Amino acid sequence: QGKTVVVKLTNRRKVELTRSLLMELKHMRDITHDHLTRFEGACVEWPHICVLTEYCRKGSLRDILLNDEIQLDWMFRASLMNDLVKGMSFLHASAIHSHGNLKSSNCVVDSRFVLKITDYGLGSFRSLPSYEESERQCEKKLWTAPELLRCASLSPVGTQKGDVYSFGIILQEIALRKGTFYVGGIPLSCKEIVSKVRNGFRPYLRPMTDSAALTDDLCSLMQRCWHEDPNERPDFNQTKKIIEKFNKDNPGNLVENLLHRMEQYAINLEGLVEERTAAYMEEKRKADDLLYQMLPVPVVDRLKRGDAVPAEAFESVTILFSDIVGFTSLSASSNPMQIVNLLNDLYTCFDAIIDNYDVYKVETIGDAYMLVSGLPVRNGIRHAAEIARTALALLRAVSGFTIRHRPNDQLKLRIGIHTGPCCAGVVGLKMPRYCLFGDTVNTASRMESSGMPLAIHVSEPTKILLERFQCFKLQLRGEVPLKGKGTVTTYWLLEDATYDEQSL
Ligand SMILES: Nc1nc2c(ncn2[C@@H]2O[C@H](COP(=O)(O)OP(=O)(O)OP(=O)(O)O)[C@@H](O)[C@H]2O)c(=O)[nH]1
Ligand SMILES: [Mg+2]
Repeated sequence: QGKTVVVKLTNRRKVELTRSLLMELKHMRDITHDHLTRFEGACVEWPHICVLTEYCRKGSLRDILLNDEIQLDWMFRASLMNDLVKGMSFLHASAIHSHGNLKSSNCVVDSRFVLKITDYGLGSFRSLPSYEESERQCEKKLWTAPELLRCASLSPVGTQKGDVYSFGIILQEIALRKGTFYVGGIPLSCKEIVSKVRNGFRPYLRPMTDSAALTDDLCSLMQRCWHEDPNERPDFNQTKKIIEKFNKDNPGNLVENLLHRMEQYAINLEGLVEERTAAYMEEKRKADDLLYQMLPVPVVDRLKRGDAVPAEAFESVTILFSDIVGFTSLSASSNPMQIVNLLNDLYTCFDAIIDNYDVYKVETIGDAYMLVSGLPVRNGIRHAAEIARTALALLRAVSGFTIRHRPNDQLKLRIGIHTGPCCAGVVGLKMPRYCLFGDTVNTASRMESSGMPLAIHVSEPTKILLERFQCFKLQLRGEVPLKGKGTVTTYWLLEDATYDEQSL
């Protein structure tokens, strides 16, 4: 029928379909009340012995009270108490007579925020009690009245006065929201509480009522409900009148009452949305940070706007390749962890350096490091100088760099630089990368491989640009055969006259 129901299983292996059970099932079927969950059916065949009841969307009263995210104003709490007494008063007047297991987890809240009592009736379906006195078992007995705790063979449906005691315990739960049987910070386990309540020595152990959050009326009602003498406890008809007084400020009209509950719920939602939004923004910031590390900032911004990032041609950029000389033989004589640590130390150091220049790290492949300047944002002819200065800074850093597992060895970096046109764009959808294409990339790489350890090998086009800055000292290397290029004239970059060691 498309109805969602709660299926409550039992540990009983047999339920006898006696005449009295059939009568009880009939009573159960006939119960319709705003504050009692509807009985939907039962199954008596082992191993599926169970009771089916109406499902209430918002969970149990216990869950709601313990959920800090849900705010409940006093009016709302008073209306929950009101629902509870109305349901109990009806149940006690009905053929079911008493509940026997009234507790906050057996009060459920439906999607309109109406409280309904559940797991009532059908004592012969209830799980057989455990006589074990574990903490978990005792937690379930925090609502049980002392005279019932002392009773050896307890009827599963309990007594009416016992239900009133349980109601008193729930009242404190609703009013203080500090859990069940809150004793005001005294460290007592459930087992200790149950044993003290059961032995009934004076002063009787009861939940704390000494709180500014509790009105005198409410305090005295709770205390009467959990009175040691069952005869002193009020019945639900009397209780109903008192609780109705608490609700005198509540809109009596059903629609208004519902609206108030909805409004409370909306306020809760607003709070939740705000909180969740803040958490979401934080996550988004982390994701953005990651993205900005993987792709150039202008590219990320375009991608986020949903714009395409078409491949773009750049007339002139400068590309740097660096490589650790002898890395292969170093790797062969070190363990993988030492190599990872070495590269991590080195690139952390390099990454900190390049932050000072207008350069973009395209990628690192093993021991090779590739940088570019002049894209994705053009910078005139400054790219040559930016890369030259970065190269000098990298060499300086390497001369002071110690290999953790080879403190006496000197790392030898070989750097090659070339300037020329190039294309750049994002390739790949799954792991998008900003890639450079064109002959300039190959030539820059060849400049590196044909260079020398601890030297910066510069091509003619780069040298011509660098000369315009009039501060770089270059030295002719001579004619060098470059694979696929024939013979080219190349230079060593020696220093930057504007570099001031003191200022660093
Ligand atoms: N959301 C929702 N939760 C429910 C409903 N009925 C029961 N529950 C929850 O399901 C969980 C298990 O229920 P039960 O097996 O009855 O356990 P219990 O109520 O803690 O203890 P007993 O009734 O004594 O067996 C409890 O947390 C209930 O609050 C319902 O209609 N809706
Ligand atoms: Mg239950």
